[in-house]
Amino acid sequence: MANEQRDLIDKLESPSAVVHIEYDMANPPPHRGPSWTRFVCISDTHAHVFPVPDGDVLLHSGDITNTGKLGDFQTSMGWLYELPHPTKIIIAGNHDLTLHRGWYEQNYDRWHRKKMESPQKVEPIYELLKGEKAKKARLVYLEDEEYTFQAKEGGRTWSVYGSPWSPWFYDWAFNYNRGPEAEKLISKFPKTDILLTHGPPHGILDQTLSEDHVGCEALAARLPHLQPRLHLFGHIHEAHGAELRAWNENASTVFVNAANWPMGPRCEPARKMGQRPSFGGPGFRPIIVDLLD
Ligand SMILES: Nc1nc2c(ncn2[C@@H]2O[C@H](COP(=O)(O)O)[C@@H](O)[C@H]2O)c(=O)[nH]1
Ligand SMILES: [Mn+2]
Ligand SMILES: [Mn+2]
Repeated sequence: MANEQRDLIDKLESPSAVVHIEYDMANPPPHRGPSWTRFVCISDTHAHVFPVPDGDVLLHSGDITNTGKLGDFQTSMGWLYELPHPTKIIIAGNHDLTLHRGWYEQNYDRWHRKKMESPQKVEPIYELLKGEKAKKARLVYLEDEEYTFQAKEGGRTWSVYGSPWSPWFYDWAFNYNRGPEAEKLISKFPKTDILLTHGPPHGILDQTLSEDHVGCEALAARLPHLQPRLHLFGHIHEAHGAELRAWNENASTVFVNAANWPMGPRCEPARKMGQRPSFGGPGFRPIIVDLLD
């Protein structure tokens, strides 16, 4: 089905999950109460900052910056520090070049050599992601690692695994080859409540404007084993949206592509109103996922 003909769904609901895709930013849907946890999902912010509704947990699925420069990280992290969410969990994406250590030192001059530019110093970037300010802002950066947290005092413990990798596309950072390399990497993903990856699995919210499904086959093949309650990703900006899939009577996954970018079918309302689609503007909302504890 052509992207522009795809039905745009505003809300998805099951007994244990409610997903809000389109809503009034000035008046977001009310929190469902103490037995629910609200996850606010964003991705591919590329150094843009915009209003984000409150919630228990903020999740960011990578492409925080354009090319991983300190200035972009300062803008993005300053914005994330100030957001009110009690827990904030972020990963990198293929644009966050400096975070792919070893690879960046070998490849930086493809992006950062104009005007005799030298490679970016990575220590101040890691300080922004993992230092005192990040800790004080209750922000956790995950790179191929698991983290557990209590979203609310006395509440249940949630587990999350975050991985910045996506299939090879023009040799950006954190790129793997499809096939055995992808399978090896993804076989290490543990079973967790929440999975954060930069790229989508094949066949789910992974369609480009030319209608190709470009998500990762190895990730799609592992999902029936992982069965996370929530799988957040981005990367394919034009496939922004959410889907609910049931594995059996007792298990289902909310899939969210939270990429924010002014293109794709969700921009049409803004275009029809004669407005230029923009981050946080008409047609763009962080996606809210309410999960029953
Ligand atoms: N055909 C493919 N297109 C891809 C792939 N990965 C990304 N893309 C396209 O680029 C934009 C932006 O991605 P970014 O990482 O540069 O921010 C994305 O929305 C797609 O249109 C791919 O593997 N195959
Ligand atoms: Mn992106
Ligand atoms: Mn990307």
